[in-house]
Amino acid sequence: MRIKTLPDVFINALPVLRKINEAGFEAYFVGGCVRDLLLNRHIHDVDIATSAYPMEVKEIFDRTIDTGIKHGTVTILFENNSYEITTFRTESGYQDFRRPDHVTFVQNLSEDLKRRDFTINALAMDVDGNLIDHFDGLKDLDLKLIKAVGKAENRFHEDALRMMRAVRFMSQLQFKLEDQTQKAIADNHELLSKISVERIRDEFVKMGLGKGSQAAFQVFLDTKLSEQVPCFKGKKDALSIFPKLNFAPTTEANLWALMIILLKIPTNKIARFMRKWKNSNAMERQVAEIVEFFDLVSAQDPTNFDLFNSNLKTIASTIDLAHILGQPINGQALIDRYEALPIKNAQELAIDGSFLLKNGIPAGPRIGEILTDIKKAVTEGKIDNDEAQISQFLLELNN
Ligand SMILES: Nc1ccn([C@@H]2O[C@H](COP(=O)(O)OP(=O)(O)OP(=O)(O)O)[C@@H](O)[C@H]2O)c(=O)n1
Repeated sequence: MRIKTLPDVFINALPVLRKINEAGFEAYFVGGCVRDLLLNRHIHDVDIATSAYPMEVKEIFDRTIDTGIKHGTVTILFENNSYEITTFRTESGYQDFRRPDHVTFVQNLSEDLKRRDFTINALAMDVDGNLIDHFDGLKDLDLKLIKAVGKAENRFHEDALRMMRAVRFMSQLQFKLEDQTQKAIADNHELLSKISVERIRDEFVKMGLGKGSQAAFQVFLDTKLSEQVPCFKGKKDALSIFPKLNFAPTTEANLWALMIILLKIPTNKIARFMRKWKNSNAMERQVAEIVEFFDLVSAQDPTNFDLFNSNLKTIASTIDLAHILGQPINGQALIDRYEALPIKNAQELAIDGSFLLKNGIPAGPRIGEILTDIKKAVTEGKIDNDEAQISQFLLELNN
């Protein structure tokens, strides 16, 4: 099969392939970019595989970066773009289930494609748009199937992260998992414990946010991959709600908040949960805020002061979560009320701490308490946000 019209991201890279060809070597587009081209998905970058050794690639191009010479990868800079060019290779060893002990360069594209994870990721395309499909990747694209190249168990022994990649691709592409591949994941799920939490987390988030997240999450539970990730062990029942939900979360923070709500993690354990998953401090704070506001809104109608203490992003997340969990809240009313607040943060208050000091309040914790009372009175509409009314409020407070 030959692709006649290529998107710009490929066209821009064609001179790179030609240069390698002219130097007497083979060069192909490989992996995810060919898959995404055939699926009409957005392509962020193209990967190139070649029969040239890294040193030979460096001789062909003027500007190069030694990205991973040992593993065969050289980055080249060409007309304002950068490309990763990797020598055809096979890998062997994998004592640790994640990194090959040896990389062996091979002269043959077919050998290179053989060590790739899934048939749909083992496609290549030459400079003329001809597709190279040694493992029926095109058929599986048609069947919407994630299927390991060769014996699935071997692929997962080489890199256990591929088991998470399988459910991630299921979700992102809305594909099914081929039976033998699923069985191999179920049989080998324990190998996932060899993989760093950060790498598992990145795949988990992509799975949770993909269009087919519900079906993928079900397989994530059924194969027991979920037993090998932080804080999910023994929690299949609580997590089984996710595949039954009618909607999926729309942001990473909402995904984590949803997990915390489903797992009924108490407020004082949220930080621990987020850290076990190696999330950033910023993500941890954002998620804690969302869960706290969601709990509040689930229990009662928030006051204007509650809305003031929150922010639009958190309110939007709470509305998303309520929608996902089928909780009836009037989201638009909450947003309207937030938009109508006379002040949205402390800086917008007509006075500050120094005003209170000038008005005879001694320095100390009382300043903060009075400021809170003033913000409450302003946001709840008891007084206007101006100095005169705040001064009057202060007088009444002190009597
Ligand atoms: N554990 C892995 C990771 C990658 N690959 C191969 O390397 C290619 C590029 O990998 P990567 O950039 O991580 O993923 P993509 O498949 O390109 O998908 P995405 O860009 O959506 O992450 C894959 O298509 C696949 O052929 C693999 O066999 N095993």
